[in-house]
Amino acid sequence: MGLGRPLLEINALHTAFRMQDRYFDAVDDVSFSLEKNEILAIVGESGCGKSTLATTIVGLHNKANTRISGEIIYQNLNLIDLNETLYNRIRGNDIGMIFQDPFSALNPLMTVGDQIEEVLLYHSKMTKEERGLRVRELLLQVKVEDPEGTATRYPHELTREVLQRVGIAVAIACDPPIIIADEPTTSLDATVQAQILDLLSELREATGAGIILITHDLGVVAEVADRVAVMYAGQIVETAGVVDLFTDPKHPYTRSLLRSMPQANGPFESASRELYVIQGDVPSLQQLPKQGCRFAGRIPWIPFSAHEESPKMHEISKGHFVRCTCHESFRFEGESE
Ligand SMILES: Nc1ncnc2c1ncn2[C@@H]1O[C@H](COP(=O)(O)OP(=O)(O)OP(=O)(O)O)[C@@H](O)[C@H]1O
Repeated sequence: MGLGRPLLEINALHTAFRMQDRYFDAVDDVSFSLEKNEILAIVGESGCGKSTLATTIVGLHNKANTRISGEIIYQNLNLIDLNETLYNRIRGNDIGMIFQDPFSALNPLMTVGDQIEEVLLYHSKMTKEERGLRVRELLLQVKVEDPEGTATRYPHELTREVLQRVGIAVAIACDPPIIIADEPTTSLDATVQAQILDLLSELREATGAGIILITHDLGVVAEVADRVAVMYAGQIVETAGVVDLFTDPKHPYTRSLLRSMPQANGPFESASRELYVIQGDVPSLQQLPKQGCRFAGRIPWIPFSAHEESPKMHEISKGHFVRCTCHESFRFEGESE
């Protein structure tokens, strides 16, 4: 890595899916960087492009029907230029991915111990004995009870909680400097959610990895993130440090998401009030407006003149960026100026 360069740098990334011979951008001009030892949360409603962004970074798209452009710079390489063989070396070794549904991410026909060992077999020169020891060490690290017994089990014999811990062990087997966790706690109950988030924080402490945490849940963000990128309709609309984002949110979308948070008195808010409902839906890829602020249709009481024609990211304070100028005059319906 070049001196002073972030761990991962994403510049003007576009991921477009082909539908009936036309390409539609699910990730549209996304730029951000990830530093060592930080947890960057990417937050947004379902359909905003978060998973597409994650799977683009780990190179999981089929080039036959997906068009990717821009830069994903890791160790002076643009990952989007890599062929499958080279990407396979990076995936698992340099970038570990934790999926939302551990059951479908694991092979039902292999014991979980063998699945963790498979990653080591592919990426390391460890002997069989060393791999066995490492599997045990990893299962201990992710706090699975009875690591030896668990290693011999098949996925269907384990609970979701244990499976997600195994999924994390697979992702961190080779000590990757980058971990991408896509909704890692969504399918788990609240107590386990908190434990898995603690585990991610501990991993970051122990390894100094940079973690991209994808979630629709601002409670999760408040719990563990250092920095946040808010994504809407394929674009990042606001990035800020976590305290800044919760105490001084700017973009109307961020403010609306915060207002619709189930527990309004989370760590950064004191007053509770009625939950807010954001009008309408995230537009489908075919319905994305070609020009103007993509959130305009969901805040129709704000005049079009308040939006930029081609919204750009503006740095409004150090490290706090907002897309479009509409935040300057935005207020909720019925809210006094
Ligand atoms: N393979 C695909 N082909 C066509 N469109 C797709 C494909 N995958 C995703 N999309 C579309 O891309 C947009 C972004 O989807 P994506 O799954 O990345 O969003 P998300 O924010 O991760 O939502 P969720 O949390 O529901 O997964 C959506 O409009 C979705 O319908």
